[in-house]
Amino acid sequence: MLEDVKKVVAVASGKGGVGKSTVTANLALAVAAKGFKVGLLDADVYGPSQALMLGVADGVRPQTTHGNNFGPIEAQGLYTMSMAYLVTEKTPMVWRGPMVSGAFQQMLTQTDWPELDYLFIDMPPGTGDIQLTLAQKVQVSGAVIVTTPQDIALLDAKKGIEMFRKVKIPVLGVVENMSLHTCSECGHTEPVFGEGGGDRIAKEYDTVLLGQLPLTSTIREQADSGKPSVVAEPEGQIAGFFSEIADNVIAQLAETEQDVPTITFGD
Ligand SMILES: Nc1ncnc2c1ncn2[C@@H]1O[C@H](COP(=O)(O)OP(=O)(O)OP(=O)(O)O)[C@@H](O)[C@H]1O
Repeated sequence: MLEDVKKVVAVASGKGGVGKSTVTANLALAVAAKGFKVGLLDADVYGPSQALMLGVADGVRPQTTHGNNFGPIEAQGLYTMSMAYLVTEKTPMVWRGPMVSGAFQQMLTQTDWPELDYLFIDMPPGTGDIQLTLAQKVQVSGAVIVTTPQDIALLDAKKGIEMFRKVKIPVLGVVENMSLHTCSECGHTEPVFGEGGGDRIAKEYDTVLLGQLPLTSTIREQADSGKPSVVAEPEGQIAGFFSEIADNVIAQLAETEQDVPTITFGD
């Protein structure tokens, strides 16, 4: 159950399509590769994509346990739960806000999570109901913000940072995705979406740049084939980037923990 989870980490982006789900899957796998027990909750209720990325076959459904609870689905060593396991492709996702928060809350609190070191939550884009539900219902250890260096994505990332601050969830840092593109033909490297954006907002908001990831078709192809880069090529360069990001996230979590004021009693 959720009480058995030591740290809940939200992965969010202001804007859709910046690679948040891809980063969440690889980050969770990179942390698991370090020997931790890791869970992954796909809270992108409207467009759940973790099942596909983790190679969970269509039609896999969670077992019901203890009456009303779901057993998580194990995939690539992670304990996972997703809306994709609970609805069919034909189920229309034309839901109103309260229904979405209800579904999210159920997945979070009614999944029989085993004892986990980390539970990563792939948040839906934006700053809506799910974000609020999360802040109100759970003790969240921190949030990772994913952005591309593009101005418009950065603007939305800032809104995301401000929202987490408002609801008192510590922002652990920023991951800049699709930073550089390396041409597979000539090896020329180019900052397609602009340069230094992630670093700038990290400084502006007094947080850190957790890492940068290149724009490469390998990341997309491996995720689409159900084996994210961290498991497809564990010794590869991309897995190396994710391993560094994982170290930084773990270090930031340890630091925010120290920041929490402790009450001591004298005589
Ligand atoms: N660094 C990268 N290089 C190449 N392709 C990438 C990279 N990161 C993500 N992608 C691809 O971009 C697309 C969008 O990524 P993803 O679904 O992870 O984004 P998202 O922010 O979670 O989107 P949404 O908000 O719509 O769920 C996917 O096809 C993914 O494989």
